[in-house]
Formats: sequence, C-alpha cells, structure tokens
Amino acid sequence: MSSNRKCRFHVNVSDTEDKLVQSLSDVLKRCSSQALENAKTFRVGLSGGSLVQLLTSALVSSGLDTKCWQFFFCDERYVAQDHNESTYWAYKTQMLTKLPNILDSQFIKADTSVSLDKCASDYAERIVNEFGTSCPVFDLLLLGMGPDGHTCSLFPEQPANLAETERLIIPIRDSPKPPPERITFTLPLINNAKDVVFVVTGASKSDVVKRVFAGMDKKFPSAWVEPTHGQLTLIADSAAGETFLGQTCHCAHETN
Ligand SMILES: O=C(O)[C@H](O)[C@@H](O)[C@H](O)[C@H](O)COP(=O)(O)O
Repeated sequence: MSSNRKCRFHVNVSDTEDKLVQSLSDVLKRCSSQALENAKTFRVGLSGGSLVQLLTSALVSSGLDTKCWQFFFCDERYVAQDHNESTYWAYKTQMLTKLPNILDSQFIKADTSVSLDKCASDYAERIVNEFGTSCPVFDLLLLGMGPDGHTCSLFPEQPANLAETERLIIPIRDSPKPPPERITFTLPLINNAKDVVFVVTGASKSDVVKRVFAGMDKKFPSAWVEPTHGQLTLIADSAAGETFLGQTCHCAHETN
C-alpha cells in the first residue's frame, strides 16, 4: 500500500451488484446535496462503458431528485450523436428511457459534426461557459477504468497526453480502444474536481486496480488521477477490488 497519495482516498468493495449500486447511490446523494447547498446546479462528468447501466440502476433505485443536475462527458467518442458507439447515445437510449424525468437538455453534449480539433476546443468552451470560469470545478466525476489502466480517453500508449497542462479537453487520434477518434478531459480538469469516483468491475481489472490504487504505478493513466483539493473514491466489485477486500474505508494520507 502506498502512503504518499496526496488526496483523500476511500475504497468501497461490494460483493454484490446491488451493494455496489447502493455505494454509488450514496456517493450521488452526498455529492449532490453538498453541491446544492451552495449552488443551483449539481454538475457531474460521466464516462461510458459499464457505468451507463450502473448509474441508471443507482438513479432508479435511489429515486434521487435530478432536476438540478447537469451531465457532461469526461470523454466522448467522435461519432455522430445518434451512433451506437456514442456515449451520449448510450445514456439517451439506456438511461433516459428508464428515467423520463431527466431531460435531454440536462446533457451538455459534444458537437461531433465539426472537425475533431474543433469538437474538442468547442466542448472546452461549452464547459467554460456553463461554469462561468476558465477553471471549472466539477462537483463529481464518475470514471471507468480499462484493464490497461486507461481512464477517460487517456491511454497508456499515449503518455504525452498526460503532460497536457493548458487545455481542458483534447482530441484523441489512434485510440487503442475503438473508435479511434475521441475527445477527452485532461488531467488539469479532472484533478480540479471536488469528488472523483472510479467505478470498476470485473476480474480482468483486479491486477490493474492493485497497481493503480495500491501501487500508484504511474505507468497507468488512472494513477495520475489525484484531485488537488478533492477526494478520490474507488467503488469496485469484489472481483476487481480483491486487493482491498475487507477494507470498508482505506484512507491513505488524509489531508482534508
Ligand atoms: O469510451 C469509453 O469506453 C469510456 O469512456 C472509457 O474510458 C470507459 O470508461 C473505460 O474503458 C471502462 O469501461 P468499462 O467500464 O466498460 O470497462
């Protein structure tokens, strides 16, 4: 276990999907009520993949009031908005159909009809406009992680992207995970968030969970996620999180 993590770090390993969904609901409840104490909008960044279904289940089972929530995309695939590989489309077809109270207008989408570079710069501009500042602080980012340790569309094969210090959103070409063209949040935007939560499931990720969250092995992009003033949480099932089994809360180097 590493003890030199700079941010607060919590781990929650669940042995059933129901319990994992409950942990996710608890985080949503905590973060949304904290945000809405001081602001009119709760702003969440979403990832794709398995999170779509898990978040849908968490919102359905918790019955949380989402009318003041706004959803952004931590990464998006550069395909048409109604393409079956679009992350927005996955939420539209899988989440909005089960949660009719959430309006399409609550999603801040990327415009994938323009060039890839423009799509990235334009999405950054949308975010800056929504937040009214050039240094946006998300209330919550929900991240996934691949078995290769990628998160958002930051891949281990493209380490230069981890060095980005200026842009909030960058275009990605030749992504090892299809589709090849994407846009993604960069580390400065990710690490400026108040709460960053990884939701990771499946035995194929158990080794990388250990190497990223216990070993903090910087070979993996996910290990670079350390909110500067915020909190990091890992929600995992027991297959992915076996390293942390039995630890309800692993708080390494609490700094507040
Ligand atoms: O474009 C995507 O697929 C994602 O946004 C990606 O970053 C995803 O979050 C991880 O690959 C984990 O996906 P799974 O949870 O489905 O393994």
